[in-house]
Amino acid sequence: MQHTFYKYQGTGNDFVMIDNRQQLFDKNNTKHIALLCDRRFGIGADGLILLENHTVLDFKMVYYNADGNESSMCGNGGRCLVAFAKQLGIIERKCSFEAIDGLHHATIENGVVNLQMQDVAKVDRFANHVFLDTGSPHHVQFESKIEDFDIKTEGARIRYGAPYNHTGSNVNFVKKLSETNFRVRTYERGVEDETLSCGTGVTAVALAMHYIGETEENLIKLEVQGGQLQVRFEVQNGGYKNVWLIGPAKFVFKGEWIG
Ligand SMILES: N[C@@H](CCC[C@H](N)C(=O)O)C(=O)O
Repeated sequence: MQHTFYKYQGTGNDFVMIDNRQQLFDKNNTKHIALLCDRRFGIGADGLILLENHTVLDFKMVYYNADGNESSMCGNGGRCLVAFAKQLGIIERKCSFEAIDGLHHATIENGVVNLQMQDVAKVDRFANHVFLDTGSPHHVQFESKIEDFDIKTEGARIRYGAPYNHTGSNVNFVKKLSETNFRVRTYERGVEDETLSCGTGVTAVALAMHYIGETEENLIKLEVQGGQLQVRFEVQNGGYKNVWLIGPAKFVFKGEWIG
């Protein structure tokens, strides 16, 4: 049987997208999902996303990491899914969808997707890092030598170490460039390597930098390996609301696999 897939990327965070409105995709075959994401034996991607029907909203997002396991929210994947829904003719310029972390609103114009992320009620500040959940768990710490830093080795050490252990956390290394601009490199759980961009990661960095007083701005530019993203937000009772992740989402190619 032939199956159609679409490949998308958002600032270099890349995804296999599948229209699963007919429920034909085998969601429990972890090895098969990992194979489709494999860069040598498969299509190659940081994750795989299913677009499914929703009873009241425009669609539903189901996200798997490259290791084949369903995981928590993917911000760049959500942005790409909005572009995919537009390509499929499901939406035009505005939409609402459900993901594992709840309801999301989004707009798309000229290939740029504005995606509303969950409110963040709690930010934990430690001596050398900040931890918060922006739909996915994120450890944020400064790294002055960010360009030469071994993200994979150090990211894995933190991700697998205490207090995260088996459950893990994504790990973001940050360098402040100015009051409004921060450089970010992210080690992603479930990819178990550095990715070129992480949407929930840059959201976490923007909020963390505001929380610890590194910036008083509420529109932050994040420079990642694959381009630039923006995050804007409002402060609410020591937490954050109206959090938006903004950036490009691009269709790369379409293909078929036999299975
Ligand atoms: N690339 C994503 C994050 C995907 C989830 C993450 N790997 C996890 O399992 O926590 C993003 O853009 O947010």
